[in-house]
Amino acid sequence: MHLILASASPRRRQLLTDLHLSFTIVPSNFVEAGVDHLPPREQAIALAEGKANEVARRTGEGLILGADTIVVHEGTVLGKPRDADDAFRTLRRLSGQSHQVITGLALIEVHDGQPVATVTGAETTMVTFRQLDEADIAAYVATGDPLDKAGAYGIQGLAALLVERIDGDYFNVVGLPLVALDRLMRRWQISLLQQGAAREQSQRATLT
Ligand SMILES: Cc1cn([C@H]2C[C@H](O)[C@@H](COP(=O)(O)OP(=O)(O)OP(=O)(O)O)O2)c(=O)[nH]c1=O
Repeated sequence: MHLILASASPRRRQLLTDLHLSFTIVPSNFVEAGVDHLPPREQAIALAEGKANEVARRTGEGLILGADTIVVHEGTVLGKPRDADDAFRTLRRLSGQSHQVITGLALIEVHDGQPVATVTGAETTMVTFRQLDEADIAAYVATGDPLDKAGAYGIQGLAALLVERIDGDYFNVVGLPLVALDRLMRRWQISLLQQGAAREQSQRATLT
């Protein structure tokens, strides 16, 4: 079954590429709204499902993957910052504190243009920031890196220097929990490890 990533996130694309998986990217036009009444984990799942659903409606065949990453501090969901000032405030709030990063996942199988099976899940990682001084926050915000990221940071870049400790799946923080995804794939008897390994071998064979 062909995998379709319903995401414009370059991080998610890179993670699947690094696993040597074959997939197509179809960014979702889903408008992220109307989930504030739900608990954080349910918000992340509902948004992931909304993204996958929107792509499913315009797909004939395939397995569609939607994902949504949120940052939660003391029960408050911190999405992407509105602007640089908002990013600065978010990072000052997270300084010296622990927060949760939750990524919701949704997989929808489409056959003959109809959704025939859906599975959802979510992964949580605890991240602890060191005490940040305002000059460091200002320097990081000035790079522009926080602006398209939940919680106003990207652990895979300069913000690695903000993180003192993590408890859980690192890839979940980057935007795609790979072990949790592999577990959801079992619904279709798919092992991502075996698929990636087979494709890696055939790619190597065509090179030699
Ligand atoms: C906390 C954190 C988030 N992020 C990113 C992952 C997500 O791309 C983004 C959260 O926004 P999302 O709404 O989850 O995803 P997106 O808008 O980038 O892409 P799409 O909706 O098309 O799938 O924040 C990092 O890259 N590194 C981090 O350390």
